[in-house]
Amino acid sequence: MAVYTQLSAETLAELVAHYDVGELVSAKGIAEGVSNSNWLLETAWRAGGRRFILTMYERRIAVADLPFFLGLLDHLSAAGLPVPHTIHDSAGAAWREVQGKAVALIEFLPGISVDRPTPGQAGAVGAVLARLHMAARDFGRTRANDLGPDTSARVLADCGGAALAAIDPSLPTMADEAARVAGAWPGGLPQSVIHSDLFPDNVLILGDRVSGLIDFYFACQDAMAYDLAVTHAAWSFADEGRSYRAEIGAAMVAGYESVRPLEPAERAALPLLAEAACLRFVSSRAQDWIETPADALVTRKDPMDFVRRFEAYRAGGGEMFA
Ligand SMILES: Nc1ncnc2c1ncn2[C@@H]1O[C@H](COP(=O)(O)OP(=O)(O)O)[C@@H](O)[C@H]1O
Ligand SMILES: N[C@@H](CCOP(=O)(O)O)C(=O)O
Repeated sequence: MAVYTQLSAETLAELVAHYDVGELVSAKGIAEGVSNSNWLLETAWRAGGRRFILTMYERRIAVADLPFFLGLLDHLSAAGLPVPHTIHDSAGAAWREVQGKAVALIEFLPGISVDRPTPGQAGAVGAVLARLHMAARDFGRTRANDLGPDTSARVLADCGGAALAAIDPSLPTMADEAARVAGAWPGGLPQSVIHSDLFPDNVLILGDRVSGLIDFYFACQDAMAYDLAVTHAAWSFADEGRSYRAEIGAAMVAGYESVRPLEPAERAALPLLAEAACLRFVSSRAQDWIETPADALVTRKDPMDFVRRFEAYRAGGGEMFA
């Protein structure tokens, strides 16, 4: 679960009073997610109610990056993407401080996160990802990717072979693979601001329609094809990375290209970018696994899910994107 900080009803009501959204009626901690604390808030508004998401930034997010993250939500929402816009307080601020931590109120979007996507849903996700890339090109702010291939290699090396082997005996070899992939990283691919973590739990869907894209807190400037590779790796496998769902991968790439056709260099790079994408999640999951106490109130994610995906891309190469 992900509510790391307890906020009393009084604290929440006092916070909400700084926004022109009506009085707080209810607040529920949201179990999903691992990085931040999230609450679903309901306020009294005219004859009905309104729902919002309150996020408290807890881990891996620098407050100095909030203008980028929250500004990006507003930019994409204004461009017509299904992205929650931020609610500013009565003084115009996009975030406030509560108990020494930054919090923001954002629009609640409907929809559910799917566990086993259909090709129609994968195609819709590919298309909306391409729209995101196009719309983000004139965002006007930038943020470097601090979780790129060099970081994956460094994080795995820092974990150390013994700690990695304690998770799984095959995990230490990933440090060498990450160094190889970092060394082969292709320069010059077209860039935009990318989401870089568009997993099924960060997409809200109604039928075959994407109703929400959330959790932009890893967004950064990087190759658009890398973002497609991340999304491909996150969506196109079942059984904890053991089986590749070719129809999902194909529908996603086709959906993406229905909006933004890939350049030949991007298409050629996809297998390596997908390996890099897998190693990015192997490294952060391994680091979390080692650093998170076993009794913490958060479910650790298994790095091996992405080792298996990595091996599939390594063995399959371009065929995975045929
Ligand atoms: N704008 C939103 N509309 C609806 N639900 C949301 C919204 N933002 C977050 N959520 C819910 O909160 C959960 C956790 O949010 P997320 O941003 O993914 O947290 P974390 O950064 O901790 O992973 C999501 O899985 C979703 O259920
Ligand atoms: N998608 C990442 C975890 C990032 O956490 P999030 O809850 O902020 O999406 C993974 O699966 O390892």
